[in-house]
Amino acid sequence: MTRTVRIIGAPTDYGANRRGVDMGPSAIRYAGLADQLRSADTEPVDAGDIRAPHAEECDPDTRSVPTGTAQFFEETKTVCTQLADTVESTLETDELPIVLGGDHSVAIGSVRGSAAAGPLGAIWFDAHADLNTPATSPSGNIHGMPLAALLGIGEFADQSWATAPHLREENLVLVGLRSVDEAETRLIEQRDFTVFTMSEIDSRGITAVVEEALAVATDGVDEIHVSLDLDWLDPTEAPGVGTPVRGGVTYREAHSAMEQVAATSAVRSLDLVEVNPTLDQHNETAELATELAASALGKRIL
Ligand SMILES: NC(=[NH2+])NCCC[C@H](N)C(=O)O
Ligand SMILES: [Mn+2]
Ligand SMILES: [Mn+2]
Repeated sequence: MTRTVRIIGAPTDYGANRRGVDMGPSAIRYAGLADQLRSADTEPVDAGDIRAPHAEECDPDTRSVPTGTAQFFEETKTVCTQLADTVESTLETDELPIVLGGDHSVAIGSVRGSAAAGPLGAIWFDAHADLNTPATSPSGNIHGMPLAALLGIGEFADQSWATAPHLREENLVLVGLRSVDEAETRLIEQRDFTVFTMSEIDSRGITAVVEEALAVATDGVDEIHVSLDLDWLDPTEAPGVGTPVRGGVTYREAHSAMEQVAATSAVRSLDLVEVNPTLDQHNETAELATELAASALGKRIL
């Protein structure tokens, strides 16, 4: 049976410190996402974009956290609540939601909405750990906090709009890290999720690492969320991102990982985030995002 995939744009950029990632959903659509999804034997339906304010029309200091800095906290709460509802109702009709960011703060909404459908594992392909809280964040940008939010860490403990109780921490895996802040390092040591850095990919190879990551993510749960931050790839392959970090995975490693993801048939929902067309070259990062989405949903070379 052909799976219906619902494309949901979440055009935010207030979660990052560089403007322009709100144009990601358009760039990914123009790059041919629908055609790529058809070539993966799925039937795309485009739900358009959810409403998100521009950073310029908001007061960056609005926040309702007791300590620390989380810029555009109220806007994040409003947008992620709406996105979580959209993702949840998409799953109720048995469609697979693909959320187009936007900055990575949108994953608070997509994962929460996805986890509403029942126990969920997750794989976070990213250069960053996205585990900061308002008190530990060096930047105050919420795109560096979505995993802390979803797990209810620190100041997020009493923010029920942000937490995802059915996201199982023991089935959460971060892959490809190479830029980790001090407080994030401590959390990685203390908490129950699993982390694979780029060093592990260097020594063991992408296939072995992703195989183990998927085994952990699917151990005891039927389905996973895949969050693909395009800065996971090396900036030479994906220049159109706001927080590039050298030393990422190659084009072929990324495809290979997504093909392994598809082979599990366990994907409940997917994010494609952090594509910033104002920093891109000829939309190549958006095109890459469409190709990787197709691979993650089953497109094969032969
Ligand atoms: N989703 C991302 N690109 N996150 C980048 C986060 C960078 C840094 N760790 C911060 O918290 O500000
Ligand atoms: Mn990142
Ligand atoms: Mn990220």
